[in-house]
Amino acid sequence: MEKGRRPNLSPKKKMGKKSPTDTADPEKRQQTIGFALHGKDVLGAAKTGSGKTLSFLIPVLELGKNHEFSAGLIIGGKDLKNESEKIHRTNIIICTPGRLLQHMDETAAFHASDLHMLVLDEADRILDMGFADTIDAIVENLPKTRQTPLFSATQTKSVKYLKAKFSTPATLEQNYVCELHQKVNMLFSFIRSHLQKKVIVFFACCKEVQYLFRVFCRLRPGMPILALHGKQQQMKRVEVYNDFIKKKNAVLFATDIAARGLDFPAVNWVLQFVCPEDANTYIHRVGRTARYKEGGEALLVLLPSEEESMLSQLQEKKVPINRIHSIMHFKWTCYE
Ligand SMILES: Nc1ncnc2c1ncn2[C@@H]1O[C@H](COP(=O)(O)OP(=O)(O)OP(=O)(O)O)[C@@H](O)[C@H]1O
Repeated sequence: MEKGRRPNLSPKKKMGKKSPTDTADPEKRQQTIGFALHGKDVLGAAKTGSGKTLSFLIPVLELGKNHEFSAGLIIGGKDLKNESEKIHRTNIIICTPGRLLQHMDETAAFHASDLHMLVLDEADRILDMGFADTIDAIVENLPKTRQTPLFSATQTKSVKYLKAKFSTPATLEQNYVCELHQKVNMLFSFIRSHLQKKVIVFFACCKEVQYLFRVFCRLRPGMPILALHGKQQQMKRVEVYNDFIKKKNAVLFATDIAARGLDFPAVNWVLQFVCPEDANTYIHRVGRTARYKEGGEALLVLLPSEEESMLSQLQEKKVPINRIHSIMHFKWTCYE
């Protein structure tokens, strides 16, 4: 955490100089909130589901309460034109990196001179996307009095000081299986044997989600199936999200749009039907379960050709994962 007076934030060059705050620790979280309330820039990083949202929400609410500021949520899937008309008048912006960058590129009116607070959730994505220099340039042009809390669940070069023993919650049981054939059959039998559970299944792309959603609805596995992907409008996504959290038992087929930042309470299982892009994506996907001290289980399905590379990446990130040699280990009922 930078203790100086509102330093210019430069994700690539400056943030790593001092140890960022591990917001998983309640004491540290209190400290984070305290620093943010005093107008300091904060870089917070903690495991998925540990409660980072509160760390930036309290300072935002305090700032909004004491000054009649306007606040805006800038996220993908919403009407870009409508956002563009309002963004230059917004004093507090809470955003995801992708959408912020889109406004920087496409919204001529985005001058940010009235900006008092910029909250960037999932900050590590900025660096992943290779936009550190762009963000540097923008931050340098923001009003000097602005404040910028950044929060992330994965450790990048800029948050390498975090000394977590593992990068996933201790209450999460993680396994993987290598399966080349019969993947769809395996998924069907998995669902059939977890009818009393809440499950999220991650797929590679929108088309795969749409296709398998239609197939599985026809197969009628015996529990509600929902689908969440980037081809849906924001309103539809919110509807699916609310529907899923209301249901006691259900399976949600999703793309990585559901992998980060979304808080789905009481999810028992995360099944990755396809190998994630990298270890960070893996960590965010499994982070949809075992949230805030609850338990959860994760199963990753790999192709034999993916095993070596994925495992070494997970090992590097200190993800404790075991191989299951046979899916029968889970005593699933096979419906073939
Ligand atoms: N002090 C607390 N006591 C009980 N529950 C809490 C507390 N703080 C946060 N939670 C709950 O924990 C869950 C996870 O919190 P939150 O969504 O802020 O996590 P996060 O760290 O932002 O996760 P992610 O990295 O996945 O975005 C939420 O349901 C939240 O209500």
